[in-house]
Amino acid sequence: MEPSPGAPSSPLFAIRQTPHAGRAVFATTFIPQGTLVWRSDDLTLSVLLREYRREVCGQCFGYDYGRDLPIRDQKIGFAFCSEECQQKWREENGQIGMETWTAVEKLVKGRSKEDADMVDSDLPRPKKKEIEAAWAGVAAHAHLIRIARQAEETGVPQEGAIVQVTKQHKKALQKALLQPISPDVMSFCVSGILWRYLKPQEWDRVLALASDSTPYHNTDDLHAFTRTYLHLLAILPLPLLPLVTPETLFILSARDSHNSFGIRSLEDDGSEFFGYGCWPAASYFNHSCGPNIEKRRNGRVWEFRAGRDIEEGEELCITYLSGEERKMSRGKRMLTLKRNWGFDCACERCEEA
Ligand SMILES: C[S@@+](CC[C@H](N)C(=O)[O-])C[C@H]1O[C@@H](n2cnc3c(N)ncnc32)[C@H](O)[C@@H]1O
Repeated sequence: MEPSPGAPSSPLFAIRQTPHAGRAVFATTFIPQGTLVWRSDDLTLSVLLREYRREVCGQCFGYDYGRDLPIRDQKIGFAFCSEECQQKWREENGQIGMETWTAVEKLVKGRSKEDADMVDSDLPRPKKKEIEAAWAGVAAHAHLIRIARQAEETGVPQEGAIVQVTKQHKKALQKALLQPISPDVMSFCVSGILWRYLKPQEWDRVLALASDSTPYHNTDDLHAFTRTYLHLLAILPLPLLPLVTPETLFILSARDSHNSFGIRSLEDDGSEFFGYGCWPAASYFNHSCGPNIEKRRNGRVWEFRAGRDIEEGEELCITYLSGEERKMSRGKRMLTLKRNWGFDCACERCEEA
């Protein structure tokens, strides 16, 4: 099999296609218990939920049992556990990142927020047609905002003076800003767009991931994304605008959906859910309800260790279930995996039951 861009590679394992569960990781040698099998330090986009922004470090995701962190950067809306982390964040995000998060913070601050709680919902997921219609429904509005913004750069809109910026364009921009804001959806989109801008050569790693064609949880979620699209067209720095497209935003959701890892507290069995992120190389491990690989986050890096001795040829699996979910009956585990990850679990433990 041709290696996918961003896939993990090691003398200990190989990636192979399976009949029913896409690609998977297989041991190419005996792996003793405790072996560090893989380290993923390839974080692409990440979201720290707004409610945790004062308590969780924007760089290393460090957490001190809910205490406010010592350094708060009000302008960009992140807090840091040390000057070193703050400095690293600045280096990684650059001037464009500072400007971007400052623009987001300015918009979000003091406005009523619309993000729904991250609860499991039984509402139907929008199908492809509904998704296409929702994006098509904001295209004309988006076009007007884009023209209004492009005029900022040169004083005249793109393509010379063919299109005059009128009140209609300016009104479209103002109207977008008045729409309800979904700060966590916005963080997700901004983080992905910035990353694509800063690391264009790594976009293929995201494209290579398994894709979910219906990634929105429900209709409200879908509309939060289309509204956010208009917000971002209205506020992001001009160099980012070519990347603010339905295509980029949809690809980010479609790849995030079945691949992102939760960023949870490291203590107390991960009971606090701070947000989530996408580490492409970590997304090739399939799930098992009786996993042989244990994963642990260490700052911004995921480490994968053999939880027991593993024979050559065995599939290396992690679990996608949280601490509590692992203890559930087979039926409940199956339902949870179907709802959150979209697959019928075919792992050994489920097949044997
Ligand atoms: C993070 S990806 C894992 C890598 C994926 N197989 C691929 O080809 O990119 C998660 C997806 O893999 C598949 N998968 C993972 N574990 C599975 C299992 N135990 N049974 C069936 N499908 C599984 C599902 O399609 C799931 O949404």
